[in-house]
Amino acid sequence: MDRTLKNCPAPAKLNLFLHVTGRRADGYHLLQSVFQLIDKGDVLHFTVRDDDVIHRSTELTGVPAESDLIVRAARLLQAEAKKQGKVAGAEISIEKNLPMGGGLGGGSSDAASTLLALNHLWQTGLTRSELMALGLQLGADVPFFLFGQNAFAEGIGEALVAVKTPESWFLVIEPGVSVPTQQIFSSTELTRDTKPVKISDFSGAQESFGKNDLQVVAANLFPPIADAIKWLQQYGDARMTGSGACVFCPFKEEQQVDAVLATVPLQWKAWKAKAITHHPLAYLLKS
Ligand SMILES: C[C@@](CO)(OP(=O)(O)O)[C@H](O)COP(=O)(O)OP(=O)(O)OC[C@H]1O[C@@H](n2ccc(N)nc2=O)[C@H](O)[C@@H]1O
Ligand SMILES: Nc1ncnc2c1ncn2[C@@H]1O[C@H](COP(=O)(O)OP(=O)(O)O)[C@@H](O)[C@H]1O
Repeated sequence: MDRTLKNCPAPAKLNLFLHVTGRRADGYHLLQSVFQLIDKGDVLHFTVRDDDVIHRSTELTGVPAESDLIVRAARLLQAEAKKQGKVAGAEISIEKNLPMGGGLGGGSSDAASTLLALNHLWQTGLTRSELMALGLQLGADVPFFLFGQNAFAEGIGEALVAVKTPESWFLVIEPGVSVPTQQIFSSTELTRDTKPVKISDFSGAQESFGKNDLQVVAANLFPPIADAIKWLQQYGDARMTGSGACVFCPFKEEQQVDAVLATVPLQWKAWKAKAITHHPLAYLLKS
């Protein structure tokens, strides 16, 4: 039985497009989006404890341990372990690389990797769909990271179908602001009536598809986002991911990204990432 899992990746996602098609009675929005995994993310380390303490050994500025999605994910799974009569505790450390409130799904991905890693270490044996149901209690983005591959998402983001996406490289700009997702969804400026599309519309598109309905709202509220989009649009179809703040542009070749990366104004942090097809921890659920 493994007692440690070191260097667990928690990859980021990009929303290749994001349409808001309606609103549920509880205020959550109905979306259509394609979620793309990329080879950049946070890294988590887990060690099983002999007691039932869940301890986060890394400080995360602005995120107290009890509200950290990692700790909350561990507690949800711990409750399942307890039902099985198990003593489940863990020491967890984090290398936080993704910006918070960046639209890259960092916190959600951390939570998903925690569920995958601890389900393995504690031998709780939950299936993928059971973990996805637990994850949805933490956030609308979490089920996607447990799904394990690029997906066309509907509902509030939890109804997922695997989809093939182009083999792209991305240039990502961090505009230096943190966007509260709830503020964007609750804006009176947000349009909520984009006409629903079919998966085949996306799969059949030769060029960039759709738009991000949250972009206009976020860019108006946070001018650095508008500036980054405007700059990156010189090179292609630049758009915002999720509720922002990060902005990305796809390229076919790595050399093209490198050339543009070298010219990004110094005011922004920018990096390249490659599209990946599967979640790097997906193997933990195969056996
Ligand atoms: C916008 C997206 C697109 O992938 O990503 P991010 O920008 O957060 O990465 C997601 O829908 C965000 O998912 P997630 O960040 O997990 O959201 P949650 O914690 O569940 O919700 C935060 C707040 O956003 C609003 N919300 C979220 C999802 C949704 N489909 N409709 C909503 O209205 C709700 O007001 C909620 O209070
Ligand atoms: N492990 C975590 N990593 C990042 N943010 C977290 C984490 N746990 C809780 N949060 C909270 O979730 C918010 C959204 O973070 P994040 O998931 O990184 O952004 P986004 O939803 O825009 O992709 C943060 O501002 C922070 O308050």
